[in-house]
Amino acid sequence: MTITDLPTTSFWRPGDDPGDRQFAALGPVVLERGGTLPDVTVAYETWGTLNAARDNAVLVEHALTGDSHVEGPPGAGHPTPGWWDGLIGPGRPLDTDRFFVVASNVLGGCQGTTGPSSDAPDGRAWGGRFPAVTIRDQVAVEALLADRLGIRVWAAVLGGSMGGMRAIEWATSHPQRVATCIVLASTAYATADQIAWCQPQLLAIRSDPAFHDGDYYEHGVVPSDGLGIARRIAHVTYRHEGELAERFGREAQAGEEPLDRGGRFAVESYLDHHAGKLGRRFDANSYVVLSEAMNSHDVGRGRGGVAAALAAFEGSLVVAGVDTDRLYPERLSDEIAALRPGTTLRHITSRFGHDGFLIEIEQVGAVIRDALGADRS
Ligand SMILES: CC(=O)SCCNC(=O)CCNC(=O)[C@H](O)C(C)(C)COP(=O)(O)OP(=O)(O)OC[C@H]1O[C@@H](n2cnc3c(N)ncnc32)[C@H](O)[C@@H]1OP(=O)(O)O
Ligand SMILES: N[C@@H](CCO)C(=O)O
Repeated sequence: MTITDLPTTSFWRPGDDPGDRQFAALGPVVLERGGTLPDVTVAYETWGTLNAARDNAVLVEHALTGDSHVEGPPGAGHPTPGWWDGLIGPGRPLDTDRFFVVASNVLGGCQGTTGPSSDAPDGRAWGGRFPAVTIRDQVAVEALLADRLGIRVWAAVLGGSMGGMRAIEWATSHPQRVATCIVLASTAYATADQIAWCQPQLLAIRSDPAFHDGDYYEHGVVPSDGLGIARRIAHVTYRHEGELAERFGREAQAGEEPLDRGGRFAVESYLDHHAGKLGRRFDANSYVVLSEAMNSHDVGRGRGGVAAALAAFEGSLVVAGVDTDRLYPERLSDEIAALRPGTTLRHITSRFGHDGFLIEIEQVGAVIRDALGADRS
């Protein structure tokens, strides 16, 4: 196995250029699994204008390694371009002539919101002491942010993958506060398969000698080998077998030694590339905390099951799976639709698998446009 030589991770830290981020200090948050985070800060970005009635706000929820930068170029404070570039703006599916769009970095993340790399009250980074958080905790924090912004009801809450988990949790735990909920390439609960794929990823991170039980910040070396292995495993699950066969086949990586002299398969080089990219922009502790939050996800847990949990939601629910998604197969979207009468079921066609929800912008845009309907103002 080739482990690339990864440079030090450069996730966002207070004092760095905030870019387009704003910050809300939301105070203490009591967590579902016990304990309290004494001082939660949320980083968020907005597009458009909140109207006088405060009823035109849309919340966009990012996936595992996303952040608040949904739309816009890379640059000050942002290591990547917007992860859904093309969806927000005048005349676009999230039309800023109509909507006030909000996106926040999730609780436990590493792009400005309180997470393991944030300082604990003793002035040291939380590191391995950061408490377990659940998708429900993350949504509870987003509800505090909505309160702070004066948004009582979201015109829409939408997201894909882990973002879809938070979107459907919003409809479940705050049914009166969501008019339209759009859940893309996601699920009402983490499946055995998703939890299973997660396990070797977290073992890889925790087995990295640089991990130090999560207290690595002060050592000056981050567990990027472990994080890189986790990303390689995950990335394969995000793509489709047919796509990989078509793109890479059994080819050797161009410009390298032949395979029989130590060269890499092109597909290995591709995975190494994605491992290196994530290692440069993401915190391994956040990867662990957020993965475990995803494993906690089950909107029906303690609420009498999924159907009972969703029964109080009277808004519009739209679910869309990607036809080639092997990690969040379409049957999970079908299941939500079967359990919640009145759900609109859409399909996204893609050769890319799960990542289709990030790549098939036109189809995602059409789902959003249809869900949000025409401007009736
Ligand atoms: C929802 C969120 O918030 S997640 C935040 C954004 N998501 C991510 O960053 C996740 C990681 N990335 C991805 O999952 C995908 O790249 C996506 C979904 C963003 C885009 O997918 P695609 O457009 O199909 O890109 P693809 O997976 O082919 O990757 C392209 C990269 O691989 C590189 N690449 C392609 N083939 C090879 C190869 N043989 N060897 C090395 N690198 C390769 C390309 O040069 C390109 O590099 P760059 O991204 O640094 O420019
Ligand atoms: N590529 C996505 C996949 C998870 O849905 C991410 O990194 O967040």
